[in-house]
Amino acid sequence: MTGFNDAVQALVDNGYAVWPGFLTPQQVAALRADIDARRATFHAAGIGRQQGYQRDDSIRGDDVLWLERDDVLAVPVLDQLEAMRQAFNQSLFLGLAEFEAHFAVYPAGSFYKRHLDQHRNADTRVVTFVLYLNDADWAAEDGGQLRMFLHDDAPPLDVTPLGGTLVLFMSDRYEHEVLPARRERRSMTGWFRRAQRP
Ligand SMILES: O=C(O)CCC(=O)C(=O)O
Ligand SMILES: [Fe+2]
Repeated sequence: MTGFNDAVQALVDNGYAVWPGFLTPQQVAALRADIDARRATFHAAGIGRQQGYQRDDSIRGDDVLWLERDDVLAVPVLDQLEAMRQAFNQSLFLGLAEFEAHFAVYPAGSFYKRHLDQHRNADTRVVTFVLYLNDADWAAEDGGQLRMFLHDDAPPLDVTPLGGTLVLFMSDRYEHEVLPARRERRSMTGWFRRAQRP
């Protein structure tokens, strides 16, 4: 995977794309430092929406911080993602109006059970992106792989959360899970969305 065109083509052909080296090691280090500096402001991620929203460690154990436009360190990355949103719209006519993103930290021992990213009755999430912010020496024994259930009759695809790797997939298409991490696991996750229907 070498650039936007390959990522867009992979999304068209397969509904997902894995792009190692999307971020430089310097960008990864800067974002990780930003996470560490703001770690105290993260809160436990929940499941469900609005009244149904609840914390459940048996389903997901990560802590998240939603990003704002003025999160300065994240801006170059958000700009790259914004360019990608425009490329997807031109090639796929997806009508992506905006995106939202949060940092996530999975403490050692935590995981996120198999799920689909679209909330029932709220199908504005179209494309999911996950950007890993771990060290480049993350090993198989460290766990924390993103397991994607691509086809019923094939083994799932496990993606190692190596720093700088970007994963994209159609939010309504692939169930996935985060396997238990044995080290603290950091990432930025987000969704390109279509406009809310009135
Ligand atoms: O961090 C990952 O690999 C995936 C996270 C995820 O599935 C989510 O936040 O919905
Ligand atoms: Fe997910």
